[in-house]
Amino acid sequence: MIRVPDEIYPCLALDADKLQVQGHRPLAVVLAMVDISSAIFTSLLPKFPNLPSRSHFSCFTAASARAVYPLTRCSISADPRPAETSTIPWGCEIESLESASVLQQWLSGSGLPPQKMAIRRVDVGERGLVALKNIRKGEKLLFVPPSLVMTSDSEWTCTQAGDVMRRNCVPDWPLLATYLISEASLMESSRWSRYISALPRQPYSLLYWTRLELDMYLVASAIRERAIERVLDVTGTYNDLRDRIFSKRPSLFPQETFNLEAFKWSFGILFSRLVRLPSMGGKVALVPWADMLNHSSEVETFLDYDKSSKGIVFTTDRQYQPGEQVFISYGQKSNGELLLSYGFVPKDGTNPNDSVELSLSLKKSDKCYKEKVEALRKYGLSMCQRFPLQIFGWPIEMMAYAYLVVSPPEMNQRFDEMAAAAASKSTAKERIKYPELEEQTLQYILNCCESSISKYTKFLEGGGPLDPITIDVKQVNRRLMLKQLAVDLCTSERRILFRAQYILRRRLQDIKSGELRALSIFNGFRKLFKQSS
Ligand SMILES: C[S@@+](CC[C@H](N)C(=O)[O-])C[C@H]1O[C@@H](n2cnc3c(N)ncnc32)[C@H](O)[C@@H]1O
Repeated sequence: MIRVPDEIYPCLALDADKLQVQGHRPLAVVLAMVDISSAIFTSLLPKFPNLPSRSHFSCFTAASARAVYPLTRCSISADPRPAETSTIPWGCEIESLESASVLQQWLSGSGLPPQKMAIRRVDVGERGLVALKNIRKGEKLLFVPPSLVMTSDSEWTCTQAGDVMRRNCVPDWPLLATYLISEASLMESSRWSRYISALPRQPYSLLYWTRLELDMYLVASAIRERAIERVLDVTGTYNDLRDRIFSKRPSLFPQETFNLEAFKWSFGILFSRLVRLPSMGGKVALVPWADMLNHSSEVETFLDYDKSSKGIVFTTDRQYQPGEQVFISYGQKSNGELLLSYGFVPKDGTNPNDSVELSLSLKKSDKCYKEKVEALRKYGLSMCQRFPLQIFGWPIEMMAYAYLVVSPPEMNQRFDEMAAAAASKSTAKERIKYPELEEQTLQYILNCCESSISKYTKFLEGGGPLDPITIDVKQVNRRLMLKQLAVDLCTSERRILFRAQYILRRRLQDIKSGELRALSIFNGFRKLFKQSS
């Protein structure tokens, strides 16, 4: 059964979107949107505003239309530390096969049926699941029983800690993050010890980039800001849990174990491995074994609970030969989102869901600045918005926002409908269009694209911030790796901007040549009338 790919790892999709909302809010609040338990948890934390609904792409069909993103302004002090070195005492090096084979043995002895795949070192994704036999297209694989799945309902080895967390109605994500740390700290006494030992000690994700590294390498990309927000959200969530729960029960939640470093790890694991299971009512879960599958943008299949076999499965959408790595989809994510949550960037041009965020903003010098801001606010938008551009086109919301930016004072009666359309809250059946503004609007979007392109070009041509000098070999290697990821991301994002630039220039040329044609016809008529009179 193949489902809408957004529903694989969709918590990550949801989360990624929710982390966009203005200002810093603890992740606990963010995640509260994901579950029912949020309603209770909101008594603990401020309410989280609703997001605008999904957008539609205008000129070309786009598979993964996404919400319009309000720009956020974060203030976070620059972190001068050179690189993150994890002090987490559990987990393994990401490429460790030894702990993976212990995991496999434990799972087999705990109810995982015989498998057609095994964990191997792979070219894409360090460790992955590789076919041992021929696998047919349409075949169901895995069958991980619910008893081997970690959810918010899982029993705590330290039952008292679990009771305290549940009494405080902590939502699923922070609850699972705390659960993971609690079980990890109990080492061999936890039933999950084999699983936790096979989890990476330092999951790949932007959570582990320092502020300095984000500023140096992602200066051109909007993903930098999302990574900063995410770090702030994780920190905020940890601080909330510490102040409201851990500090009151230090014997159950000692600071040496339940600290920010541990939460960064556990959230890093959740961001890169948690799945939502649609057939289990959207429950979020860590699924050992299944979470050894790597992502490919070329497949569309994802994990779900299968009622007939009573296990977590996925259905292949292609055949595999023995020795081939088997992939699933983590959802229709852009390269930036994949880097943000999973720490990798697919090869340029291979991700059909790739997109880049373009910022549009009202000019303070606009004669109608106040009225326009008011109209935008009415629909939950701000004077600065980010919109996703895809290789196939851009959302109609972006066009509506740009109409508003360029519209003159005499069009003030239209500001409301433009803002509504920009927030996808238009009641009009037809898409709004203002032919008199078309040229100016396209020119404005083109200018935004070109200014964004120049930032990418500056970074890619070595004109970005300079790396501080270091002679530490580990540090040099880390920088090389991060820089390569950033170069890959920026190359793919700039490619989409180049495409948009090309389309916009063509359209503007067409408009101009249309105008010229109309003018010459008009002149022709004028001459004719002059001759005949
Ligand atoms: C759900 S885990 C998959 C198992 C993981 N490879 C492991 O060894 O534990 C997700 C992580 O796998 C890696 N990964 C998944 N798909 C990848 C891909 N297409 N390219 C590179 N790395 C990938 C990333 O490190 C990501 O954070």
